Amino acid sequence: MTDTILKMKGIKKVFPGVVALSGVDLELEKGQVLALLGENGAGKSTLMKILSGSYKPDGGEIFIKGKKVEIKNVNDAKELGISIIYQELSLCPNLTVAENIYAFQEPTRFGLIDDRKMISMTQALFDELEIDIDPKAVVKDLSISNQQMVEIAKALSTKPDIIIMDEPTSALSSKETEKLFKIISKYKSEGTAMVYISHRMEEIFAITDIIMVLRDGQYIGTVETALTTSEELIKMMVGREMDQVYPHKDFSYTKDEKLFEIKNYTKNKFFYDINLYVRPGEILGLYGLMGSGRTEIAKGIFGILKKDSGEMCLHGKPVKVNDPYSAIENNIAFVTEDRKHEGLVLTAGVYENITMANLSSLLTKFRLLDTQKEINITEKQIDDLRIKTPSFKQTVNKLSGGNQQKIVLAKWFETEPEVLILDEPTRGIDVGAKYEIYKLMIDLARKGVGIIIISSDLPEILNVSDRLLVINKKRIIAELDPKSTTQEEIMTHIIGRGDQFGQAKQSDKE
Ligand SMILES: Nc1ncnc2c1ncn2[C@@H]1O[C@H](COP(=O)(O)OP(=O)(O)OP(=O)(O)O)[C@@H](O)[C@H]1O
Repeated sequence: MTDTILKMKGIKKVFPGVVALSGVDLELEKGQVLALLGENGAGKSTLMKILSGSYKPDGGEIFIKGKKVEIKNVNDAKELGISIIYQELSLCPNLTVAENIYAFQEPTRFGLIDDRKMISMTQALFDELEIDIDPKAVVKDLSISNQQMVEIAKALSTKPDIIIMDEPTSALSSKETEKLFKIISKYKSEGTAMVYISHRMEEIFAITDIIMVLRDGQYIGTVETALTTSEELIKMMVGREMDQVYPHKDFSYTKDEKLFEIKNYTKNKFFYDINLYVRPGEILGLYGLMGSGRTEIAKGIFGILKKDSGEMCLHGKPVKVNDPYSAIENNIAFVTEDRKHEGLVLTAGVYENITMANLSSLLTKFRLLDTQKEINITEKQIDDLRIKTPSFKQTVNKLSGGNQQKIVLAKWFETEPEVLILDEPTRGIDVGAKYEIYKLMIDLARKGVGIIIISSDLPEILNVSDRLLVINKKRIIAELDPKSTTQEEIMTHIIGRGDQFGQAKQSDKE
């Protein structure tokens, strides 16, 4: 007897202009964790949306425990023991945590929702999962990472046989990620099967048993996690040898002067006494855990958060940036972490999104829009960033998550800023495209742009930055040389001895 719990055979899905899946097979055993890997737009989410009843396939068969099933909607999937944790949060913000978890399975008493029972059930579930969140809290008052933990708990509350996780850690801190991994091993040992989608290789190596690779909607192969390497997986994903994950920056910053500087920047409760500078052509890394204040510092620089005190200088001259308009006027660009809400017009086309921040450069001398130029720019960016779209006109909401992110980056790269702040620029982006993004950063640096990159991906920040500042508890706690420091040293600053460090002054000379 086999322990196969799920078999998907020959699954097809076609969207206008795109074959998202062309006959894909997937097999999963009880207690097995399968990683679904592939470049942006490979078809991972579509395959899982079919399994969880959000999309109807155009062909193929699904078997659960050997029995052929038809999954017509989300409820069918639930009844078959399939639960999905979405990439985007799907909670009702105005309801409590307990109401969200048991929204469709509330315990009733005389036909009324039994609040007390719901709360005690939620508390019992949280105790089991070691989650420390108040079941009575209203969801909109929780941090994004706590909302994500509620989302995870909700998916587990039905005691499913199969759990699908689509980029579950993208909004989690490393502490919460660890908690999630503990939850995964607990459920795995109880026989629950899981499909795990992530672009983070280290996570895939840490928690999965087998890895299945998709490319352009096609099944490429399945390998055992313990027997493969990231090189082999990258080759399967991109269809070519990729000898490097990080391109080499073959020059150091162009001039030893300060292009941009903030002195004693403070915004009460958000960040304190921040001193930092960036040179022309320099890539400055800001590393900190979620909640450390790293994003708030970026928002402070860009004028989204108004500082209480402090000074900003460009080319050594004081400038006033009190809002994003004045930041843009001073050639400062900021690619936010929350790209979907702050960076895109989802119902507009790819070309409109890419050129929207730079329309004035597209005007002819008669003040008309130069459409050909607009198309050329868009096609170049589609090529450079390998954006997977059926055409430059496609509305952005029809593209995969990773491809939407590439469009926001393309939009800001086009504005030719002097100072570019990138907050988690490669989150949710596949290895091939990451490489292209690092290369574009280096190209901009070569032109003299000062780049500030915020990332919670330690290998990334160590490999791409010229200089590294560590943020903890809303302050800069250390300045390190990425070439000589280690991941362990950085974490020791944050976890081990962070408190005793206080604010380490940036040395003017390295
Ligand atoms: N609702 C839709 N309408 C039209 N096209 C779609 C729709 N959903 C997905 N697609 C297209 O189908 C293809 C597969 O997308 P999918 O979201 O499954 O990719 P993915 O592998 O999950 O990518 P990512 O890693 O970027 O999330 C992409 O080309 C995408 O643009």
